[in-house]
Amino acid sequence: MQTPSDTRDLPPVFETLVVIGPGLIGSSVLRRAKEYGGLARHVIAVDKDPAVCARVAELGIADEVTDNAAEAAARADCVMLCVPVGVMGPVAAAVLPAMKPGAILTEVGSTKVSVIEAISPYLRPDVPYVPAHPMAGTEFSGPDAGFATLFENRWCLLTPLEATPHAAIEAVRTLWERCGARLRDMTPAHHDRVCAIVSHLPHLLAFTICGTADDLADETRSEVLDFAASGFRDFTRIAASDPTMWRDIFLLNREALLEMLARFMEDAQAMARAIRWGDEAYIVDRIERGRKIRKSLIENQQA
Ligand SMILES: NC(=O)C1=CN([C@@H]2O[C@H](COP(=O)(O)OP(=O)(O)OC[C@H]3O[C@@H](n4cnc5c(N)ncnc54)[C@H](O)[C@@H]3O)[C@@H](O)[C@H]2O)C=CC1
Ligand SMILES: O=C(O)C(=O)Cc1ccc(O)cc1
Repeated sequence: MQTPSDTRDLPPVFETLVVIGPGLIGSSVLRRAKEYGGLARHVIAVDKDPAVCARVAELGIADEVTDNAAEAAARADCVMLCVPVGVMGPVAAAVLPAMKPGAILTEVGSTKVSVIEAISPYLRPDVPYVPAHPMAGTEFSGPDAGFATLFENRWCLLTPLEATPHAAIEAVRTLWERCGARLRDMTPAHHDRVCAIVSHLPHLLAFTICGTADDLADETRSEVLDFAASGFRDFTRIAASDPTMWRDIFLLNREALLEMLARFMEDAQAMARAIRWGDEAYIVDRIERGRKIRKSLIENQQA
């Protein structure tokens, strides 16, 4: 495995990379390209928001910044969509007709089945599409939130389609490897179920518990604010995430998320029952499972 500094001397994966939506994820890719090299010789950032364009130009993390997605896409060897999942379809529709034959379309959306469905009507046989999802992020958004090491040692999940040419998949795989990520291929449906349990449900629970605590304001508001222990603080970090992004994720991974939520509610009910009837063994067993999961997660991250 290459160390981050190795990539500067390697021939770039792409001549021209266009990043559409240089927020947390997009600007982290831009920073990686600039600070570590090996991704692209020329990098163009595109955003519909003039304030984002101005900030990206000020930060100096792209060679060019524009609000004209089609014009930038026409010069790209790879277009990476880093916009909220709810607008992946319309943005793909705007850039695909302009792209050069053989150029690659990729995206970083947190849901896969619905994003692939939204993009598919606009696909061209001569423009390979490689869906990807870096499993890395924070509760912050926008171009100031990104950093070059965001993807270091984190998973990036690829969900290629049957028709996706091998060379295009390998180019996108290499790009993410050079961002420091570990790669895994899976089907879009499997991706959505995995992410529903490890990412989308935890966010749903965090938003909900903060709301529940806030609804109890009369009784507990001072305690929430003054005495919040680290467990509650951990929930508030996740609950600080971007509303547009998470609305889109919840609605576009509806089926898998509702299935995981139903399973969670059954398990929470079982815990409630154990507490009601004083079933010590059940309670201890559940807590021990949690501790084991935490231990193996930490060990895997260190591996
Ligand atoms: N935030 C996270 O932790 C992670 C997010 N993702 C996915 O990455 C994508 C981007 O997320 P973030 O970087 O967090 O979002 P962000 O909010 O930081 O950045 C999104 C950018 O897209 C721009 N944008 C929105 N609509 C646009 C359009 N029609 N044309 C051009 N630009 C447009 C916005 O102005 C903004 O600058 C989402 O699909 C999200 O699901 C994937 C992994 C982690
Ligand atoms: O900040 C956190 O805890 C996250 O879980 C970040 C995150 C958000 C969305 C994704 O699709 C992947 C990672």
